[in-house]
Amino acid sequence: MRVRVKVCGTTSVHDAVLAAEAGADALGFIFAPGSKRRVTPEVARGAGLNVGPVVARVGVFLGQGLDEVLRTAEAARVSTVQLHGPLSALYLSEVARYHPVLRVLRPADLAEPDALEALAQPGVTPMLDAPEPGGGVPLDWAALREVFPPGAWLAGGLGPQNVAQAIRALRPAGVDAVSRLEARPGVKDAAQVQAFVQAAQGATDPSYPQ
Ligand SMILES: O=C(O)c1ccccc1NCC(=O)[C@H](O)[C@H](O)COP(=O)(O)O
Repeated sequence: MRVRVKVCGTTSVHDAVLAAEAGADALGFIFAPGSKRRVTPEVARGAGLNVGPVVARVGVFLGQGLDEVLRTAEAARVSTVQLHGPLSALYLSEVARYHPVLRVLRPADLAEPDALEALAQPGVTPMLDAPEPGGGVPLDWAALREVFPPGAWLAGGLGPQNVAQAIRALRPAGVDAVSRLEARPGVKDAAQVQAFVQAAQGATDPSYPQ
């Protein structure tokens, strides 16, 4: 199956439509406090309504309570929830009762047996990301080669110039990016978004020049 492509930090209908038209499989809407890309549930809902029934809308949360996550996800009409930061297995299983979950892990978390154990439940997909999400910092893909969980997604400093190399190195089920796709924080650069999606999808196409 070809790699899925998520374009994160969507803050407007305009940027949602441009990412969807570029071929993105998923759009990220960030609700995490302190993010320079944070949106309200209403903005996320309005943008999501303009991309049709196929593109996934991913609500991104960091350090927020279970009730806030579920209420925000409902109000924003997201199709998937992305969870950053420390959280209990019970919290994760509760969210997974209502939404598919992208559970973000840092490389260091892969050494924690209980972190991986919490993932072993239906509806939860791991995504490897840098310790500081949204920072544009790539991971050490070579160091991850032996421990990268099957079916996991990959984020962290990905862009048009390096995503094919990252895909070839780790064969993630999906890739995600924001910093290198922006003209400025919270505003996408259409050419970068298009180039990112094409480079990612081309990386798994046998006819794509390797
Ligand atoms: O992007 C943010 O501002 C952000 C803030 C707080 C929590 C998560 C955030 N982004 C989540 C994402 O999924 C990013 O796309 C991912 O961390 C990759 O970011 P980048 O390395 O800048 O491409």
